[in-house]
Amino acid sequence: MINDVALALHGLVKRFDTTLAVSGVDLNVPVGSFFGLLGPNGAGKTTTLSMAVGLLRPDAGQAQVLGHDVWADPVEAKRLLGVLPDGVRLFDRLTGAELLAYHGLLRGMEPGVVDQRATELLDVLALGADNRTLVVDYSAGMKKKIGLACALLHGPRVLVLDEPFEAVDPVSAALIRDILQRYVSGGGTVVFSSHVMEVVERLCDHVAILAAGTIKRVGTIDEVRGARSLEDVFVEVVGGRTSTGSELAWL
Ligand SMILES: Nc1ncnc2c1ncn2[C@@H]1O[C@H](COP(=O)(O)OP(=O)(O)OP(=O)(O)O)[C@@H](O)[C@H]1O
Repeated sequence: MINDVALALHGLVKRFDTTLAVSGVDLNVPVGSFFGLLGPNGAGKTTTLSMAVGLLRPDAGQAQVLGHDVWADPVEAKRLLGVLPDGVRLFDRLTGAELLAYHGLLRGMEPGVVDQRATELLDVLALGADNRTLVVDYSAGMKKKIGLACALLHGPRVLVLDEPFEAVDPVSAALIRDILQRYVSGGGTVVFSSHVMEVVERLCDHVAILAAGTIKRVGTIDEVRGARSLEDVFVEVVGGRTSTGSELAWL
């Protein structure tokens, strides 16, 4: 049933010159799931998520959000989606409150609603509703948090977050975890990428392991890890360490 699937990816392919970054990714993210996309550096996580949300056009394949194709029906798909992209520049010569106002108005929201939600988000994320600092002068972790606030502002049904916990301090990470858990208990769906097993193991009910541009394992956390730790499965799937211990002897 299509409506049981929040994010459906079919045969996504992306090549950059000679690099095949993503080579045929199929993924169904169930509605209401907390879904972790794990993979080593360069596995193709950002490329996959960028294609999934309509930021990067795939060479082949489709992406649908609650049954709406992100390329054929972008307005409806993007109305349902909240996205925290990785490495995409924010309009950072604005304060946090101004950036949120800009996002809300671009989405056609009522100014009063934007104001009220922006104040609440800035407070909850400890960014300070009255803070006059420009986003360009934010720390890396604060930039993640304002990016997350922008993704949440319009009350999306599906959240796609690229490395949401990267550069975020432990207190803020706990805060973000709480917000996301509350969002999922309310019926939302979260898909996020990470390298960090503990975060995925703690939060997610579903996981996929991506390596060399393809999905190597996918399922519920219990299905994927079986009787082992997620880290053991990850290391086995990704290829593990090849160091003999004799390298860097000069160090
Ligand atoms: N714009 C680009 N031009 C050329 N190659 C690219 C581009 N974007 C990604 N790649 C290549 O595609 C592959 C997948 O990159 P991607 O950023 O999707 O991986 P990732 O899993 O998100 O990695 P990380 O965990 O390090 O962020 C890598 O080999 C990368 O060098």
